[in-house]
Amino acid sequence: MNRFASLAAFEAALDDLPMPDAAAVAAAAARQGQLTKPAGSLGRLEEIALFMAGWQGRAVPAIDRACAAIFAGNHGVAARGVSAFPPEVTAEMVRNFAHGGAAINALAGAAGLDLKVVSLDLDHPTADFTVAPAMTAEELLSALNSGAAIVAEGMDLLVLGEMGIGNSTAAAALCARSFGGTATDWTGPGTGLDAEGVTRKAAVVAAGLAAHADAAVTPVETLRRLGGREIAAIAGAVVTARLMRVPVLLDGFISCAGVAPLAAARPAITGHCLAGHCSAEPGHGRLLARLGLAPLLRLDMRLGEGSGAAVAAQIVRSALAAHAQMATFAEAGVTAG
Ligand SMILES: Cc1cc2ncn([C@H]3O[C@H](COP(=O)(O)O)[C@@H](O)[C@H]3O)c2cc1C
Ligand SMILES: O=C(O)c1cccnc1
Repeated sequence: MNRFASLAAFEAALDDLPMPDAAAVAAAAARQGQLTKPAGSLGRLEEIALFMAGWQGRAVPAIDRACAAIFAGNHGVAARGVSAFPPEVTAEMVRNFAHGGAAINALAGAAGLDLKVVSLDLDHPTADFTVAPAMTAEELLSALNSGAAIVAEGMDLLVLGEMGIGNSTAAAALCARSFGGTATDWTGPGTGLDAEGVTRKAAVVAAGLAAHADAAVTPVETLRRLGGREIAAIAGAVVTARLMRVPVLLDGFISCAGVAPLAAARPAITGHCLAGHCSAEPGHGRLLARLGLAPLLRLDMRLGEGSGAAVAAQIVRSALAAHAQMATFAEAGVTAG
């Protein structure tokens, strides 16, 4: 069953976003105030506990069912030499995910996340967005629904990631279209282009922006024209998670770029999202600022695959462990300040 019957239904969902459970947040805040530590001394761990309480709707949130969903797609624009790697690496890495050999296999395992890899029509790359919209309306709707389908009732945390050679080019175009600025502002080395390569890539991004300059700037049109299947799936998963009150951990520049067209129209969409980390890709810091998200980690990672978010999931687990397991002043017989 498709969650979104039409692209209009997807956009309409953005107009009616659920908010966190205020009573659960208040109860969690009251508990934080009684735990045996100076008020505020666990810093952002305390904020994370309240955030999780609000979206899980309980004073003592927990992570029993956590999933990392990695979406894979291929990009027509990759034929323009915008990546340091060839497009066949997307499918090769999907095989590597299946055999357990990728970074995300190790990092999801370390963080106690179930890993789901979703390949989206890898044999049919999107159209090159410098000459045509990347996707038809049907292709976009299908990708959005593929993202929606991985969100399950009762998930305690959802980590989102992507794999798709060339997708940092699509991400740069989505950011510029959504938030303004030049192609150069949003374009970086991706898998490892040299300075000359980044200049060529920025020219491709600029050509894409010019080709679609007259189109309406709506979440759906921006994703359809400049996005990719895996990026749209992330957008579909983020909106569905919100409807089901599942908290989301976003990864790097590319997975956050999937949210950019939504946030440009409805800034509140990031309310149930945490930014796992700030990637070394230069546009990511600027993008996080536009999304209103402060990253949990800065580890100079620039991989994608959900890898930074998977590491950050361990921080979320730590926040919830302290929140749930610490004694109160009364329980421990410690004098409150
Ligand atoms: C072996 C390998 C594994 C990866 N895992 C994630 N990416 C990352 O690199 C790609 C984006 O960079 P660009 O736009 O420069 O192609 C995406 O697939 C992203 O997930 C990888 C890239 C490679 C080569
Ligand atoms: O920030 C990311 O997610 C990223 C950066 C470079 C290449 N792939 C992914």
